[in-house]
Amino acid sequence: MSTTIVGGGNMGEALLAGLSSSDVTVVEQSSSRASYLSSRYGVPVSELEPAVSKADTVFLVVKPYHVAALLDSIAGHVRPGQLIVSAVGGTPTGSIEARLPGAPAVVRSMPNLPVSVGAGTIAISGGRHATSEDLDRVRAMLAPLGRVVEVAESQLDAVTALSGGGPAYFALLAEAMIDAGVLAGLPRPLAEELVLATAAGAGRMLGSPDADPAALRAAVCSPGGTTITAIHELESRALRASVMAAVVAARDRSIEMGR
Ligand SMILES: NC(=O)C1=CN([C@@H]2O[C@H](COP(=O)(O)OP(=O)(O)OC[C@H]3O[C@@H](n4cnc5c(N)ncnc54)[C@H](O)[C@@H]3O)[C@@H](O)[C@H]2O)C=CC1
Ligand SMILES: O=C(O)[C@@H]1CCC=N1
Repeated sequence: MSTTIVGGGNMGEALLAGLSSSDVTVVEQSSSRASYLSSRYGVPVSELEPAVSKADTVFLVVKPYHVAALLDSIAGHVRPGQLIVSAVGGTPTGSIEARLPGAPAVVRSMPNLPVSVGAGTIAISGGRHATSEDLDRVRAMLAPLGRVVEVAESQLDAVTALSGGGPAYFALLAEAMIDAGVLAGLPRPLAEELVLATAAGAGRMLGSPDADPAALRAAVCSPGGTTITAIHELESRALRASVMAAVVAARDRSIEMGR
């Protein structure tokens, strides 16, 4: 089964890293970026039209404002039996189907960057012409990249806000904690080492099948101790309400981008 990834930016590269053992071709309009991907992953980089014509599966991994022009360019080169898998944020399957001929099998997906290390979270949803066999095919292809969850398309804007963007929120927290360590008097390299190891450790615990974030937090908070003092400070600055407002704003932005 041959796969073509159109768009080799942050997410295209992450998918490529995860899929690199398969038969993958990349299409990337920036020549410097294309050379980097080809030498780093040993994959062929091709022109758009032939790469789309020959592929069994075409991944669309461009920015939302580039997708209409891209679909117009490939409309004459797609064929029945091909699967179109979009990772384009905020772009409904209906607007992809409308720009392609026939009854294209379109699957909308929302991956996140940890797909590059096999620890991604990928939500998928089939368009009007995607069969359950098509969804099974996508699920099997993406399984090595992390957890694959099928959702209703109406849920994908919220999924985008939550797990699509989620790695950035954890990274922001890690950055803030590193600065906090410096503010508390630690040298920056030591603060970085401690925070990154703590993030990896907490991530591993939270990744176990019976993980319970509330129980983990409670287990760290000694009565009258240091951690509950820190959590009181965070809660008095409305950490939870801020996170909720941020995710809802991101969901609304995804909906707005799809209009
Ligand atoms: N970065 C992330 O964590 C995630 C991104 N996404 C989605 O993935 C898509 C891409 O995002 P990024 O990779 O972050 O953006 P990016 O800007 O890093 O990459 C897009 C790439 O597509 C290339 N490109 C644009 N039009 C092209 C065309 N016609 N032919 C070939 N190459 C073309 C650009 O040169 C660029 O390298 C977006 O729609 C985004 O919503 C989805 C989930 C997570
Ligand atoms: O920020 C964005 O629009 C994309 C979608 C999810 C993660 N990155």
